[in-house]
Amino acid sequence: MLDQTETNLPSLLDDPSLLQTKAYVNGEWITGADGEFEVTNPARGDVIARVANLSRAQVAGAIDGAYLAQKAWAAKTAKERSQILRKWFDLIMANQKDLGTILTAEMGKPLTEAMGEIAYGASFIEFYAEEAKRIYGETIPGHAPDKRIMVMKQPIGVAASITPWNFPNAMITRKCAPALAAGCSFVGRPASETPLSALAICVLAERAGIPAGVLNMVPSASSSEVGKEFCSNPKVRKLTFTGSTGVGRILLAQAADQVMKCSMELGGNAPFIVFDDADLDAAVQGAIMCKFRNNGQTCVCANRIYVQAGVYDEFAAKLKEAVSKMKVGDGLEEGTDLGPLITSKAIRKVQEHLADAKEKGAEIILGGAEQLQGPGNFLRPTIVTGATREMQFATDETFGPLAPLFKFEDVDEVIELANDTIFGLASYFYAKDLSRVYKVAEALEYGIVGVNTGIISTEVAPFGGVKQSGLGREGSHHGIEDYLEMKYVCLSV
Ligand SMILES: NC(=O)c1ccc[n+]([C@@H]2O[C@H](COP(=O)([O-])OP(=O)(O)OC[C@H]3O[C@@H](n4cnc5c(N)ncnc54)[C@H](O)[C@@H]3O)[C@@H](O)[C@H]2O)c1
Ligand SMILES: O=C[C@H](O)CS(=O)(=O)O
Repeated sequence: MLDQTETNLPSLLDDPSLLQTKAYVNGEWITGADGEFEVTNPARGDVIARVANLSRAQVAGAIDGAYLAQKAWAAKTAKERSQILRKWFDLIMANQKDLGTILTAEMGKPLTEAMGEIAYGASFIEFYAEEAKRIYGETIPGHAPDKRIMVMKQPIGVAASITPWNFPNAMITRKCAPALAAGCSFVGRPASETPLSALAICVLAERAGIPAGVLNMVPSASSSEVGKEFCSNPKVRKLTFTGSTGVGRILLAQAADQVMKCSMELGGNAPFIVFDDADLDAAVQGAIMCKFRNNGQTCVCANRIYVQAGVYDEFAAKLKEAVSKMKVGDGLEEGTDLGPLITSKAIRKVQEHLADAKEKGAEIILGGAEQLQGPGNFLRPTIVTGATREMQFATDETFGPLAPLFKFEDVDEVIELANDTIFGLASYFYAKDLSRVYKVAEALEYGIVGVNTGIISTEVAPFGGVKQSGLGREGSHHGIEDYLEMKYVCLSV
């Protein structure tokens, strides 16, 4: 039974000053013109903070300040920007446990996962602190005897960011790190469910010496008003969004008026394929990591698990055995494997997908979608067999602890099934035959393919989707390009 006491978050922190509830704008901590909004702990349902609710006018003010601050920030040498970003990385890692505790309290993921996210998010700052010094231009042989051609790369200007609740630290640093490294300034609007993690890293950014106005965080209860300001304000030259494909479409349409450069990290529906020559034990562990990380609330979670007929029953039995040992509970409690879902709405979506599957013939071999007793948004992990393409989870992202097992006969059939979606973010398969590995990796229509692994997250690789899973890439040396403009200089000599 969960502890019924309320979450006393400041008492859990070594440095309670990291728990900020004001907005960070132009180097000042400000209150919201529209009052405050509540942040709740999804494991206990209690209010853990009341955060500044900024008005659209205040967001416009943050953009004005970012516009003014950007020029001086870009005028610093790459090494100066690099050193400040490195200091920020060091401060984040020195406060990893407190930042993880804040993240677990507002989002629910187990503390071990939250601390892992803090390290993952910080890795982007570490990586782009170095990339700042490697933004190279080029010279091109002239097209006439008196012509010399030079190509230079310059920061695009003010970058505006909107991010989701499921990775409240890393989805922001994956954007602001390359932006600041490139010499841009940044105005971020975190998800209203999880603003505390975003504000906490601003406390550390200030301590690291990031100048006023370069990094701004504008929490608000209303997301659409902030989005409209970001998309219509001519001082914003870059919009970077992570979230659902539906909201991505809205923002792309809104940004069209300004012909704004957009990065979109959107929804997914990842296939996880187990061939009959796979290492089944490795595939089971990979499926657990891929499906149940963050309790299934990641854009790259396995949404459909395809198992070749010859190993289907053995895989299902092994997976059921392993998942049955997973502990559901409060993320702040030792030994928790699966925390709460973010909201009751998220629970209902999982329940709808399960009910639809049962109605169409699926069989539950583990769990079920009844909510656990207690104040939190807790569901048991569930596995179903007999999944078919007619079921809702074959086309829609479940975003929860529901693992549907589909059976397939041959490689051509499973490639067609895997690619039959509007999404194209992550995909995974387990196989040993080298020819099969090459052909399947080439045939999958996804931005990311995990081969014999269920975890692909790293700052050194280009993360992003094709089709309606997004535009652009985050991470790797590619990730900084979206914050740069290329200028061609033609010199007559
Ligand atoms: N591709 C990726 O890297 C990635 C990473 C994490 C999550 N996601 C996707 O995000 C979704 C889950 O997150 P979510 O539920 O927060 O998504 P969401 O799209 O509902 O919300 C994302 C963010 O956009 C804001 N928002 C919502 N409507 C808006 C509007 N009209 N204008 C401006 N902002 C608006 C929200 O408040 C939130 O901050 C899933 O589809 C998941 O796949 C993708
Ligand atoms: O939910 C989406 C995240 O991008 C997942 S990952 O941690 O970056 O793989």
